[in-house]
Amino acid sequence: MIVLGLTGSIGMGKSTVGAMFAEEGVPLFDADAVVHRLQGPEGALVAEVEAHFPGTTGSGGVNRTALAEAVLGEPAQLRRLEALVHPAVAQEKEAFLAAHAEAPLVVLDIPLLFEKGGWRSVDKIVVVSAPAEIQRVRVLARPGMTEERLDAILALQTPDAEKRARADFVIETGGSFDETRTQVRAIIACLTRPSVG
Ligand SMILES: CC(C)(COP(=O)(O)OP(=O)(O)OC[C@H]1O[C@@H](n2cnc3c(N)ncnc32)[C@H](O)[C@@H]1O)[C@@H](O)C(=O)NCCC(=O)NCCS
Ligand SMILES: Nc1ncnc2c1ncn2[C@@H]1O[C@H](COP(=O)(O)OP(=O)(O)OP(=O)(O)O)[C@@H](O)[C@H]1O
Repeated sequence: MIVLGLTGSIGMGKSTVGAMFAEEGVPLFDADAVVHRLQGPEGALVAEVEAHFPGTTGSGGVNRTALAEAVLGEPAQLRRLEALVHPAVAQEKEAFLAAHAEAPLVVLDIPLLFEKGGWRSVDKIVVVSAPAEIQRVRVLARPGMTEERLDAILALQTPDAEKRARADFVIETGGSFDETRTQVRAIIACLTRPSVG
């Protein structure tokens, strides 16, 4: 099995590209979706988040806007949150890999692949990328997003140029969805082609 790590900075198109791999039949592990589930209604992390960050949860689970306010720009608080969340995500990732042990190729969509050392345990890395102006426009269109919040998040993330330099494959998402899908298909073909000889 080839384990392909999928990453990229905020708004570069990870989720969109991950969905395209899944549509092509490649098993997809979505770390963000796992975090959402664990922080959602009845989620396994809600009680612990409330204990560490009082007032950030309610009947719908974690209020992510409130939690973001508590941790963004507060490095010690963010570390506490990561210490709660990341071990739970790692456990789900191992279960996913075990469940798909027979697959020729799987994709792990991990936003913090470079930041947190996950790059060491994947076979190949694909980075999604687009020009910085396009990234900003996309992210600022999201409800509740501000310039300050975007800059706080970007400051936590490995710069796009470094991500690109460390990638085995770069998918440019600044063009059309069809152009993105063509790049996804080319990577799958490259990684699953029967070796010659
Ligand atoms: C801070 C939280 C509450 C903000 O939630 P919200 O829904 O508003 O934003 P979202 O999750 O879509 O994240 C927005 C951007 O911030 C990035 N980001 C999130 N957490 C982190 C982090 N710990 N370090 C750097 N970037 C981060 C995401 O990759 C994304 O690009 C949430 O991201 C969270 O609980 N983060 C801690 C868990 C974590 O590290 N998740 C990311 C990888 S699994
Ligand atoms: N060619 C393209 N390929 C991918 N995404 C595109 C393209 N054109 C426009 N977009 C848009 O760019 C946005 C990318 O958002 P997406 O949620 O996929 O990014 P992300 O990297 O997962 O973000 P985050 O780090 O915040 O989780 C989406 O709104 C998508 O519709």
